[in-house]
Amino acid sequence: MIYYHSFVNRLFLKNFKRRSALQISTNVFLCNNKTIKTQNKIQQRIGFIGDGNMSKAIFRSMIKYNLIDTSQVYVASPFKQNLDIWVKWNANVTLDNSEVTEKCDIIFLAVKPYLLSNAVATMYSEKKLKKISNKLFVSILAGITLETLENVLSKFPGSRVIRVLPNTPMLVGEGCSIFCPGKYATREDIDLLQIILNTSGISEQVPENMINPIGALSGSGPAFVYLIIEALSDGCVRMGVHRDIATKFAAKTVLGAAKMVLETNKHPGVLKDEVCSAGGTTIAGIHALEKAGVRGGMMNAIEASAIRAVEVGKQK
Ligand SMILES: NC(=O)C1=CN([C@@H]2O[C@H](COP(=O)(O)OP(=O)(O)OC[C@H]3O[C@@H](n4cnc5c(N)ncnc54)[C@H](O)[C@@H]3O)[C@@H](O)[C@H]2O)C=CC1
Ligand SMILES: O=C(O)[C@@H]1CCC=N1
Repeated sequence: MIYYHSFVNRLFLKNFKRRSALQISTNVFLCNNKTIKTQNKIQQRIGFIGDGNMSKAIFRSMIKYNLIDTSQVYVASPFKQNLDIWVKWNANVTLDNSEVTEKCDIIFLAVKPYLLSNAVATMYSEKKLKKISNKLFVSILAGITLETLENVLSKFPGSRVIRVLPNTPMLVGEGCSIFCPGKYATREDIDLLQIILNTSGISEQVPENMINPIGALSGSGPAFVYLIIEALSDGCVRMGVHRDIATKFAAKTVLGAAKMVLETNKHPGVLKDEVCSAGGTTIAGIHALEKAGVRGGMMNAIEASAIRAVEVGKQK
C-alpha cells in the first residue's frame, strides 16, 4: 500500500511540477489516499533553527521546486559568517533563534542532536513566550524521540511536533524522508509536511521505532553510496582510466542499477544474475566482493548507524 501511495504521489507531483511551471494556481496531491488541494506555493512562513547541510537541502529544494518564496524563509545561526550564503539566496537571516520562532509558522529544528536543549533555550524570551503559540515544529534531529521533543517544546503553548528523517538528495529531487507525527500534530500538519517533502522526493509515515533503522539507510545511506562510487572510481583509476570518466561512469552505473531495481520490480539478486555470464567477467568481480565481505560490511553499516542514532538521542 505504501508503495502504491508513493507511486501515485509521484504521478501527481510530476503534474504539479509541470503545472507550476505554467503558473496554474491550484494543485492537487494525493497524500495517504486523500486528495488535497493546495495553492501553487505554500503560504506559511518557514523557519530553520540551524543553518547547516540539511537545512540548506530542504530550503533549496523548496525554492527549486517553486514551493515558497525566499521572503517566507527565516534562518538562525549563532555564526554570522554561516549566514552569508543565505543572504545571497535572499532568505531572512538572524543570529537570534527567538526571531525565527516568533515569526514562523513551521519551524525546522536542524541543529546537531546534542544541541537541542541549548537551541530551544534560545528560541524564546520569557516576555514573549505566550505569543509563541500554535507552532508546528519539525525535528530532523537523528535519534531524538518524540517524547523528548514534546517535553522540550511543551513550554510553547499549542505546539505540535513531527519527527522527520530526511536526506540530502532532496536537493536533486530524489529525497527519501520518513516521518512520525507527535501526539498533537494534525492531519493538516502532516499533509503540509508531505507536500514539502514530496515536492523533492518521496516520504512515508512510519511508526517511530522504524525511524532509526530506516534512517540508517536513507539518511546515512547517501554517504555509504558516495563511498562505493568513489571506490568504484578508484578501481578504474587503478586500471589506468582517467578520474573524470571513472567517477562519471561509477555514478551513472549506480543510478542505472537503482532505476532497474525500482522500475523492473525484479529482486536485486535476479538482476545480478542477469549480469553474471557463466564463467564470465562479472562473476569474477562478485567473487572478489564476497571474499572481501562486502555484503556483511553493508549490513554492519546499517546496524551501526541505527545503534548510533539511539546513542546520539541520549547525549545531553
Ligand atoms: N546531513 C544529513 O544528511 C542529515 C542530517 N540530519 C540531522 O539534521 C541535523 C543537522 O545536520 P546537518 O545540517 O548535517 O548539520 P550541520 O552541522 O551542517 O548544521 C548544523 C548547524 O547548526 C548551527 N547551530 C549550532 N548551534 C546552534 C544553535 N544553538 N542555534 C541555531 N543553530 C545552531 C551550526 O551553525 C551548524 O551550521 C542533525 O541533527 C542531523 O542529525 C538528518 C538527516 C540527514
Ligand atoms: O550523520 C548523522 O548523524 C546525520 C543523520 C543522518 C545523516 N546525517
